[in-house]
Amino acid sequence: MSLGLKTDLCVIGAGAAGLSIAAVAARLGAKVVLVERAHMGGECLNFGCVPSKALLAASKTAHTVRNAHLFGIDAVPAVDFKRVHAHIRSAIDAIAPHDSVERFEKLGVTLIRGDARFAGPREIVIGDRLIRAHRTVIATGSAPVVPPIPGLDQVHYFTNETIFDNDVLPEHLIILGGGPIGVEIGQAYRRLGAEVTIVEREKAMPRDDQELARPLLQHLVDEGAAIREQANVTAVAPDGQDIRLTIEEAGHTTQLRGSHLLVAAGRSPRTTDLHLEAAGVRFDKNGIVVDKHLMTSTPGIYAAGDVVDGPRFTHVCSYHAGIVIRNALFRIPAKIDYRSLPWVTYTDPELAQIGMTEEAARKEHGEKLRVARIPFSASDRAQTEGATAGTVKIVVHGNGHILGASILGAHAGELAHLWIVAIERKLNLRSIAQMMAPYPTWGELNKMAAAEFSRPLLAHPMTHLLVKALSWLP
Ligand SMILES: Cc1cc2nc3c(=O)[nH]c(=O)nc-3n(C[C@H](O)[C@H](O)[C@H](O)COP(=O)(O)OP(=O)(O)OC[C@H]3O[C@@H](n4cnc5c(N)ncnc54)[C@H](O)[C@@H]3O)c2cc1C
Ligand SMILES: NC(=O)c1ccc[n+]([C@@H]2O[C@H](COP(=O)([O-])OP(=O)(O)OC[C@H]3O[C@@H](n4cnc5c(N)ncnc54)[C@H](O)[C@@H]3O)[C@@H](O)[C@H]2O)c1
Repeated sequence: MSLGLKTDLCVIGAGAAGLSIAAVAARLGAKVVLVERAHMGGECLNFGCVPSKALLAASKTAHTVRNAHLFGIDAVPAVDFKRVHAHIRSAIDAIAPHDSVERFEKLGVTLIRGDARFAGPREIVIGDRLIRAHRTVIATGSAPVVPPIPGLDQVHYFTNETIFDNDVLPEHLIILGGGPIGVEIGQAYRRLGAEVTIVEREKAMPRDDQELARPLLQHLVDEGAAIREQANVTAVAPDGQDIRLTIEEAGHTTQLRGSHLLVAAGRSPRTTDLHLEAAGVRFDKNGIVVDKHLMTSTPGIYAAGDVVDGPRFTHVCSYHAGIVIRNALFRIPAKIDYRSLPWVTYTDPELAQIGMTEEAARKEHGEKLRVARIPFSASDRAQTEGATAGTVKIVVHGNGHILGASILGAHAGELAHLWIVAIERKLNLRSIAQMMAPYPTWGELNKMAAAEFSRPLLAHPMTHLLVKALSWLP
């Protein structure tokens, strides 16, 4: 083993979480070692957000062309899947320099390629190198779960780690799992011309507000995708060139044949190769156990990103990075607070959730809730663009605190921003209802939704009486 390299901070994993932490720490003047065994940029850049959003953009274009007749323009899309794949690659290549070895070395980070494992609470081993770190951050991410279904190992299947390398349009793509991966990729492949069946063991999009998730799923069905829920796959087998699934649904057994299979059945944290026991770091099947400061059971060792039990998103990785930096470098006891946690599923229409769903709010606050909804059809902008599908739904505590917003519709992810600030900064509904919103923008929907709460007061007989009384004044 080569002589120990001493460092202020050792970050294991160069994905969204690890890169954010390493970059900020290096800029702040800390001596940083970053260890990565595979791809710089991790999942988001290579097998996650970036390729999936590029794929969705291509599929939205095909859909727009297909529906151009609605705007008085006739056109027929001709999808060249190899070029769709090239577009995905070019999006990755355009962003890659930001996550590259060169950029991080320029920032002053010492990059080590290889598998990191703990040899003690402050010792990390990579091959024959030993790192002695004052502080360590575990940011090793998560891997796709492959369910133990008999026969699955006998067929070729994709996961998110391989599907974006595919440059052939499948005849029939079966997707195991109706979470955000299944639904985003399902809509994209359907719009690009594949037959698509999503097979979900329980209910699809379970974490989202079902009042809005259901119309989204119906939208996919209207576009020709099949979604089978409460469907238990009991066996998988090759069938000539195809793949055959045996499915049990409501006591019936059926067979489903497809040309390709994508497994999108959840994630498992990458904890196994790290020798966490050597450092005394506790973990379970959901991830590394951390406190509110993202500190593990061993002082000085933090964990961030997907490897931690909890929401798994790139923006959560950046948020974790801020918490770790403040705790590990500045000794400021910053704590995790997910009250305004947002997430967006980038289907068309998009589905955004900010803070609590109505169901979660009812569990916590009982019946002391007020809920307002505004349909996208109320927006003049939505009418001009022919994008009237969707709803903005706001959930407020009886005391006026905004608890959550659920948005289904065009640009839902952009509309979400206002509600994140509103929940975080405890803005009141009046400040949103009374803002001067430019006309005609999508953002007016937020103002309209906030104004919905004052409707009963405006329509109240006492208000009418007051207006009458005031009109008698000189
Ligand atoms: C298809 C798909 C679409 C997604 N879309 C979105 C989206 O639109 N928006 C969003 O917010 N999130 C999205 N996500 C989730 C997002 O990709 C993840 O939350 C995020 O990438 C996790 O980052 P991370 O840094 O925690 O882990 P990773 O990016 O997985 O990085 C961990 C790194 O650690 C390395 N590593 C692991 N073990 C070791 C070791 N022992 N030694 C050295 N290196 C090691 C790995 O090689 C990896 O590079 C999507 C995910 C998928 C799969
Ligand atoms: N737009 C986004 O932000 C975005 C997009 C994609 C993924 N992601 C992130 O990536 C993570 C992984 O996404 P995901 O969709 O794989 O996971 P998920 O855990 O959200 O959903 C997996 C789904 O698969 C189902 N499932 C599990 N085993 C099954 C089986 N044997 N047969 C049929 N269905 C089965 C589950 O019931 C669940 O509904 C998510 O946690 C999410 O945070 C985010």
